[in-house]
Amino acid sequence: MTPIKGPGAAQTHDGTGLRVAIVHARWNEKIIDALVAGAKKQLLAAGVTEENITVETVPGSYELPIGVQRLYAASQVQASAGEGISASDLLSSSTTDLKSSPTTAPKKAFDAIIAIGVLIKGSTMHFEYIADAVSHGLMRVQLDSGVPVIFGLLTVLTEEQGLERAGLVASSGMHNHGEDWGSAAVELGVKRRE
Ligand SMILES: O=Nc1c(NC[C@H](O)[C@H](O)[C@H](O)CO)[nH]c(=O)[nH]c1=O
Repeated sequence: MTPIKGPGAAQTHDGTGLRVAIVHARWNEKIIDALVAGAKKQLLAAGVTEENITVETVPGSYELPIGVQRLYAASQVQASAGEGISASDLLSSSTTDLKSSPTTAPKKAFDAIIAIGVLIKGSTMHFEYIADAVSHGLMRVQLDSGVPVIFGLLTVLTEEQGLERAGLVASSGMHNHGEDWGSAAVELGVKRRE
């Protein structure tokens, strides 16, 4: 029986000319790395060029909202100044510890930003508080700023669940959810321009 749950029929959108950022936490990096790779794969497949993809990191998922907010604001400032975005421009204050690849990005504000984190339930309520804060925080950033922020926060009860959703457990039949997020970023980025 065909499963009901799922992202629905894939849509194709032309990502040529889009500028997309991926902001990811550094906790649970084996799963994070696979999710980021899946998102990037879809961006490139849709025509987003390598130089139009900026990858930033923050310490953990709790820092995703501030990391996304600061990165987008920096890209707007740089776009209005007509300058590329250099690593020094993207480096943050101590609060968010943004680290960026030492490349100069093109003169354009981001069309979409993918926030990626992996929260794995422990024996305390920490998981719940971070999940709640981050989901509300990312929603607020996107509505306040107008830039689509793709929700790439895995909130899993076990490491196995996280590995499965990063496409790292073939026997599970589960795909890499990062690919869905890459496709969503292209769709929202294109629709934002229309
Ligand atoms: O605790 N578990 C996790 C976690 N904690 C750190 C938190 O996000 C933040 O960086 C610190 O509290 C400092 O502000 N961050 C994650 O991304 N995944 C987890 O599973």
